[in-house]
Amino acid sequence: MVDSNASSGSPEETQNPNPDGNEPSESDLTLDALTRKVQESLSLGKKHKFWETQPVGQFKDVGDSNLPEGPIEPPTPLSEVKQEPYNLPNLYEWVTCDMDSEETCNEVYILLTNNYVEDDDSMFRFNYSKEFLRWALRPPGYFRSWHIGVRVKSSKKLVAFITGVPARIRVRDDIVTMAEVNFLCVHKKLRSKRLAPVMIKEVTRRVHLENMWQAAYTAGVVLPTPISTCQYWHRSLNPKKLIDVGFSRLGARMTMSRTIKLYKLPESAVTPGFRKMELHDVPAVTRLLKTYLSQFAVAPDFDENDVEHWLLPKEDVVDSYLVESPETHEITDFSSFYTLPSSILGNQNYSILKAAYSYYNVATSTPLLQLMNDALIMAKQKDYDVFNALDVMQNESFLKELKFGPGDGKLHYYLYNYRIKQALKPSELGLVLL
Ligand SMILES: CCCCCCCCCCCCCC(=O)SCCNC(=O)CCNC(=O)[C@H](O)C(C)(C)COP(=O)(O)OP(=O)(O)OC[C@H]1O[C@@H](n2cnc3c(N)ncnc32)[C@H](O)[C@@H]1OP(=O)(O)O
Repeated sequence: MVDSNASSGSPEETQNPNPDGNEPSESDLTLDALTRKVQESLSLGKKHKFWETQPVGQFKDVGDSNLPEGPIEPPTPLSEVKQEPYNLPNLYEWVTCDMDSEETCNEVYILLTNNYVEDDDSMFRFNYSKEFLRWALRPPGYFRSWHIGVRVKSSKKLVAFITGVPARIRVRDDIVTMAEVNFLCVHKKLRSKRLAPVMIKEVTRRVHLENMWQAAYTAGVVLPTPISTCQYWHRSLNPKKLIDVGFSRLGARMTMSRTIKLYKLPESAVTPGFRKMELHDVPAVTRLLKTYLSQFAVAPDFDENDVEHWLLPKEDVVDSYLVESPETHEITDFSSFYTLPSSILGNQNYSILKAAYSYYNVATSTPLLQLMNDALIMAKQKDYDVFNALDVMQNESFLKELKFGPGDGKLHYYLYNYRIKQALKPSELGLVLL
């Protein structure tokens, strides 16, 4: 059974719905697992030799209300930013990965497919597609120099990777240009050799060279110090497969046919005017999102270019739908999800779990519950096996009712060089990282 603390929100973190009634029930494992982790990190005095040296909230400062919100360190003059890359062990060399190159993109894809985030039981591993990686890594204003690889000098084999992309993130009233750091990966054979801190320092250096001094990232592991801790919820679309591959369990007193019936959805969306987003919708969607995201403590500051990049539908990468009022033609509601399959490890019958991840949703006229149900219907229509959502934004309001079940892993959100006085509730977060 799946039980883990994978990163970046894998479905792999799940203990899926437990439908012994009509509603999935809360998993106790969740709290236990979290308590264990926090104890490991705090009470048992786990040292973070690297993170203790970084400008991030430190555990010892938690609850210290004298420390101000905002940047922890001021920017250094650009002339003082180290000009040369950090030293790597002698056998390895830095490379900048050109994601436009089919060959490089393929190498990155293979490294991640074989070595990226897994659940604790090694049943599932994220399988980001090449198209997804290109999308995730080339938003407006991206820097190729922030797509960093490590190769073995002799063979040129790619063995580690880390990336940043620029983003404007609003933290309360401040809009901060930051790096969103993601896809940190070290080949399984090179683990625990302190390569990750060097990679993080190198991406930091390259971000500094662009005169940016803050970053946002998520991880399944507890590090100093989360600004918020969220939970993944999972909505079965193909319960039989999910049970067959060990993603979820048949609930007590449930038969397979009752379970299939429980998760059945209508064939097509029910909201009048519900349709796929198109290019000409970008201005209206941007307005809708701007207004909606302004209520959260931390959220992206999207302009039209960002919306076109991040939210215009791209097959098997990102899906976006909206509601256009049949009478006024006004765009009143919006819903989106991205596609992140996982490899199913060591199963005779299945090799891929097709998962949709809730992205940004705005409901102003249609009830959010109905809008999300239509999103589930679209995902089912497109043959996804599961629909995942974090408890961020207003998601809590529909999760239980739409038969999502809580996963048993957590996703921690972090800011680098930006202090938040008090941890945020997931519902105060308006940010979804990939
Ligand atoms: C201004 C700009 C700033 C830009 C930078 C902002 C910060 C960005 C931060 C990165 C955001 C990434 C967001 C994502 O991509 S989250 C996804 C992370 N990737 C995976 O989980 C894939 C599978 N795992 C691996 O590839 C390796 O286990 C990794 C590479 C994760 C660690 O390699 P390894 O297992 O061989 O360990 P080590 O001996 O080299 O190093 C051990 C040190 O590394 C710290 N560690 C372990 N995992 C993480 C983690 N997920 N975030 C940050 N730090 C992490 C750990 O606490 C310890 O430090 P300390 O506890 O002793 O202090």
